[in-house]
Amino acid sequence: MAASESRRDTAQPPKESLQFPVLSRVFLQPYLPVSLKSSSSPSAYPQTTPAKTSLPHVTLTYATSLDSSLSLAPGTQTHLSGPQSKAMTHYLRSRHDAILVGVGTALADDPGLNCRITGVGGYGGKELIGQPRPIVLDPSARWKFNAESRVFRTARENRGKAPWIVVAQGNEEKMSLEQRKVLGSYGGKLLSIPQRKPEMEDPTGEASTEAETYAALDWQSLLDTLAQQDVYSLMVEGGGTVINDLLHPRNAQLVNSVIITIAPTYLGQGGVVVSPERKLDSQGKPTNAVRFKEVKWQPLGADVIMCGRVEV
Ligand SMILES: NC(=O)C1=CN([C@@H]2O[C@H](COP(=O)(O)OP(=O)(O)OC[C@H]3O[C@@H](n4cnc5c(N)ncnc54)[C@H](OP(=O)(O)O)[C@@H]3O)[C@@H](O)[C@H]2O)C=CC1
Ligand SMILES: Nc1nc(O)c(N)c(N[C@@H]2O[C@H](COP(=O)(O)O)[C@@H](O)[C@H]2O)n1
Repeated sequence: MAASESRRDTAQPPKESLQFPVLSRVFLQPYLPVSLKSSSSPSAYPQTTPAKTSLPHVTLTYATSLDSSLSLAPGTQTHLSGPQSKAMTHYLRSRHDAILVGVGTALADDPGLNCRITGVGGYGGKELIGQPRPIVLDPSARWKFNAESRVFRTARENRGKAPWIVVAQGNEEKMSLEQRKVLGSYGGKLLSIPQRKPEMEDPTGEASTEAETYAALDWQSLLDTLAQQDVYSLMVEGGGTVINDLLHPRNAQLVNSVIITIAPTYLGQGGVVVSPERKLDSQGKPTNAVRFKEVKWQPLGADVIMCGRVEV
């Protein structure tokens, strides 16, 4: 544990602390990773099951408009969740070992990526118990973070963990020495994993599209690597490129559950849209990209939450 991840217990939760009442949590339970009480964590914020042989439980969770937009435009942040669903998202963060965003989100939002629910570490609780590990998917190491980036300020204030940054193998040196120092000094780290080879078997038989211009990493390798690092549950928050790739027919079976906040608004054209690539049936005819089963709809304030599992 690095010095900055150590030991200050924040007796008084800060004013930005959020509440998500125990009764409101019930509908989420079947969709959450299995909990295992760890001796060091209070029962309200259990760690997840260390099943060494399996991949982490992956929960995909984001907020969307009625026209499937995450934000008004690339590179900008848009607040879609109402206060209750925002608190729910923070509760979900406390129930996962790690939360993942793409570099596009890190650049657009400068997010804190911590959990601000009263009672977790940094918000009235001990140490960093209940705080997830932020993970930024940045294959080409183009996030020019420094110690003033919000996730590092949050770590400095003992209100969250320092990030792990995932780059494609061979791109490690693209991160400056200065940045690597910052990362290490806050207790973060650089993970490198292989780039997805174009010839990697694709169960859909589809070739990569032109839209896939990023250095696509293989989700299976990423999840394997995270499991080896004791990450047993991963909450994927976005943004659009990450979600569309994770919901791509070749990856969607890696998603254990989805918890999606739907806000009562149209953002209009030009937003960052969730719309994964279509599947082709055996005749080559387009069919639904993804369908969900075991679906539950729960109103929360002005929003509605859709929980479900991917139908494989
Ligand atoms: N409403 C909500 O709940 C949320 C909204 N957002 C919003 O979404 C927007 C950001 O979305 P977007 O611009 O699409 O950016 P993303 O956060 O999805 O990041 C995209 C980048 O991540 C890297 N990446 C994505 N998938 C992979 C993969 N499989 N393998 C390797 N690298 C990958 C690529 O980096 P490279 O190009 O360097 O290869 C890619 O360009 C922002 O406006 C943000 O505010 C974000 C999260 C949640
Ligand atoms: N659940 C949800 N609702 C919205 O309306 C959002 N815009 C987001 N965005 C995600 O939350 C991150 C911001 O987190 P911090 O408050 O800075 O910790 C942002 O980066 C998106 O991942 N989510």
